[in-house]
Amino acid sequence: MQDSEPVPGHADEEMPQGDLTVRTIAMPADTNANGDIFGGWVLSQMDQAGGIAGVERARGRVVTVALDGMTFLRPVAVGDVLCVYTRVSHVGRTSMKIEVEAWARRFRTQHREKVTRATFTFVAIDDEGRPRAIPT
Ligand SMILES: CC(=O)SCCNC(=O)CCNC(=O)[C@H](O)C(C)(C)COP(=O)(O)OP(=O)(O)OC[C@H]1O[C@@H](n2cnc3c(N)ncnc32)[C@H](O)[C@@H]1OP(=O)(O)O
Repeated sequence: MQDSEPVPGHADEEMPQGDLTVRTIAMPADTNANGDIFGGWVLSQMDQAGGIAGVERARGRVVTVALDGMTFLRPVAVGDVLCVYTRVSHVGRTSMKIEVEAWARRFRTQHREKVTRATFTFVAIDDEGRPRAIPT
């Protein structure tokens, strides 16, 4: 364990919030000119994870309508395992807010760090793409 990693169970340890919804590995094809992973790739994984959580909650099709508070906290490197956690924080009539956190488990150290977070808004839609009420 590195010095910077919080002690498990200690009060100052930050833990992922929500359910682990997507887990994938960052590959060389996803890098930018700096050799880090593209922010767009991370965003795509987060959108997919939010979509999975949204479909489960809405029991059917959903679309992304908005994305707020996207913050890239740390870079992701090739070989890191990206773990995306989701939590439904609000359900409206046809829309819902889902808090999405992306954590990287570092390739060499297995150290886990939060790398990105955002609040996604998804709308439940019917077969014609029109908003539909989310079941209670
Ligand atoms: C362009 C892309 O490819 S983006 C990626 C994929 N996403 C898409 O394709 C979605 C494209 N957008 C759409 O199809 C439409 O805007 C829809 C279906 C999401 C919404 O249609 P609208 O006619 O705007 O629906 P409406 O005004 O009734 O709003 C529906 C719900 O969304 C919410 N909403 C609409 N726009 C926003 C927004 N910008 N931010 C947050 N919530 C919003 C409304 O508050 C409402 O929520 P509620 O029913 O819980 O109160």
